[in-house]
Amino acid sequence: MNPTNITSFEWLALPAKALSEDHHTQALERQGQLTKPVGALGKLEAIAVQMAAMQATDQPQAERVHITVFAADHGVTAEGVSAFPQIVTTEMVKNFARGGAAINVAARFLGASLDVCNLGTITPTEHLNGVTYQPIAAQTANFVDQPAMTHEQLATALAAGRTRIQTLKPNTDLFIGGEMGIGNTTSASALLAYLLDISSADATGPGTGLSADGVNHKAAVIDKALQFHRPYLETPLEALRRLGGFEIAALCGAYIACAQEGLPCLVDGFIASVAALVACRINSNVEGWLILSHYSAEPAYGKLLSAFHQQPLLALGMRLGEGSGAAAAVPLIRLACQLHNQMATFAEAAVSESE
Ligand SMILES: Cc1cc2ncn([C@H]3O[C@H](COP(=O)(O)O)[C@@H](O)[C@H]3O)c2cc1C
Ligand SMILES: O=C(O)c1cccnc1
Repeated sequence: MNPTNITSFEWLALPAKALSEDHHTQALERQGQLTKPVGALGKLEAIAVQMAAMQATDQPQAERVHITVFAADHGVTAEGVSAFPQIVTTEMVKNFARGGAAINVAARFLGASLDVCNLGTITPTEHLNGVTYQPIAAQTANFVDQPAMTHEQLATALAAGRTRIQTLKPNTDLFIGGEMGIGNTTSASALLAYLLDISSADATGPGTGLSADGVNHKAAVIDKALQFHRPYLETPLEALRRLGGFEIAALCGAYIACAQEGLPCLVDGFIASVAALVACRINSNVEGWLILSHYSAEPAYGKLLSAFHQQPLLALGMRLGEGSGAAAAVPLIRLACQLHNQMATFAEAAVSESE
């Protein structure tokens, strides 16, 4: 196997890096020695312990955060499945370049680095500040009655995510993947219906804000697509090729690469979490490197969550994407790490322990 051959799928099967059991044990012990009743910091304790195990350190941190937003257009928008026109994908890529989107503000607030990877939008976006333009095609094919991507396009999109991770500064503490692509909740819901074997209706929601009729139409479109593809949906990878999007595949590749490279990764809302579920189905050890950030308001998020072995950190009713919900969780992770690193132990502070 040649792990550098980016047009192949073989790298997906390379093992995830093992979490450090020693640092996990040490971090748990330290949590028991800090000047608080054991468990009193609740989930903040678990986050710090998990970060210590992932970073193989006794001083976990989440100061150096990198955010990549993967953008791409979707042929399925021709079916009228979004409340917004397809051109908004390109317009938002320009907005990212100007620094005016929610994720730009969040990145500045966090002191995080941010870049955008445009994998194919109907209008080219060369020469935009902070945007890499690597078009695979102008958009995916309309997956109602044909595969969204060719095998080669899928391999290229997955590799784009992996390459982004491999070219990050080695001192990155935490990675966030965002997505932008009008119509991509339709892809995500179709993938979810297949992965969890639930009805299209149960997997579908309003996305950017469809009416009840709009949601019914969207579910019918997904149903039609699933009827067409079902005989061929033998693996999660084939489902990703047939129903996914370039940005969803790139996120999936990025998550698998984070696990292989040993980089902690904070997963955003509905679309990103579907990409993460595909990654976990391809390689089950990936989940140990992922932290779910927030409970998306997209109605099928609860069902999606049942496929993971963790709960998201926040529930803010967010439903934006771009990586914005993950960004909102970064201060909590920073706090969890600093409490772990800086609190005094009972011995240091001469505080009596429980009897
Ligand atoms: C202005 C604007 C900014 C966004 N930023 C993220 N999304 C989000 O909405 C899209 C998915 O919803 P649907 O499947 O209903 O089209 C994705 O681009 C997602 O990132 C946005 C949507 C809009 C309209
Ligand atoms: O949770 C998300 O990622 C989401 C939900 C609706 C629309 N866009 C993004």
